[in-house]
Amino acid sequence: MSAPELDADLRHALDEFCGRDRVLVASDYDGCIAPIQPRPDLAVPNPESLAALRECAERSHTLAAMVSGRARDDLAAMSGLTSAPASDLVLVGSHGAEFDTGFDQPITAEQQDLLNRIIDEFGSIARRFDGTSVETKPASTTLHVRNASPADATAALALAADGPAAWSGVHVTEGKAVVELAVIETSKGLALDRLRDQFGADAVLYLGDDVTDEKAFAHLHRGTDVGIKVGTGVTGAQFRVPTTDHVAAVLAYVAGHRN
Ligand SMILES: O=P(O)(O)OC[C@H]1O[C@H](O[C@H]2O[C@H](CO)[C@@H](O)[C@H](O)[C@H]2O)[C@H](O)[C@@H](O)[C@@H]1O
Repeated sequence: MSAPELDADLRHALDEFCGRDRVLVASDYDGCIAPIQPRPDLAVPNPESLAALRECAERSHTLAAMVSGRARDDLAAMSGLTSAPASDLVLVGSHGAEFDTGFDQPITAEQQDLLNRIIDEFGSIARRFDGTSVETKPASTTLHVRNASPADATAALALAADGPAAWSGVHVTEGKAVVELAVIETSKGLALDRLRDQFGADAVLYLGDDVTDEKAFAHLHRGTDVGIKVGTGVTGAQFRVPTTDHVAAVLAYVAGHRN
């Protein structure tokens, strides 16, 4: 299949972006690099997006990053990418909180206890509703309802909202057919700020499809940065593309226009 066309105004913004001295090219994983699937373990990456992201990292003065809600180890396993300190390809997990150096603040015993209690509660909710499941991560846990009936999905999410989501010390992130509860505060926006500062990037490009990506779009600088929302939904991003194939096209365009 031929690569999808990008709108002229997006191509113009990408041309300006590619002309900057030092740039950060960052993308979300699920719904961007990998099409959404019924289960997290089925979400394999689009090989064209992966290849293009790798090519971006090989360009001079170009840092490439994947910033995901997944646990960083899971992100590495699913994407097949690795990143090491000083590499020009960086993986950030746990909605922007988990770098190759781990979490900035180790999870305390109290937070671990809280997380265990949330996981237990999610487990008992999931046992009540067919098609729901629980994903555990180092600092959070996700209740998945994608494979439940609409009525069961609504009921399971309501129990989560009235139960552990309302507990003290719990941070709630809503996503595509999921609710995620964390025991630390996370922000993809702060992760982008950190990568921008460390690399000394003059401009940042970010692709995202979900609610959690809005924190990243909110940290972009008007005029120099490029925010691209993938798919439908309210967004603060300047640009929108319809599919994950367009993500591959955007990344390939950048790789092809950077020296
Ligand atoms: O920040 P992301 O890389 O987009 O990660 C967000 C969440 O993605 C995963 O869940 C989503 O993708 C699944 C696979 O396509 C899908 O089944 C699920 O309904 C989606 O919400 C992942 O499982 C979560 O841990 C991430 O937080």
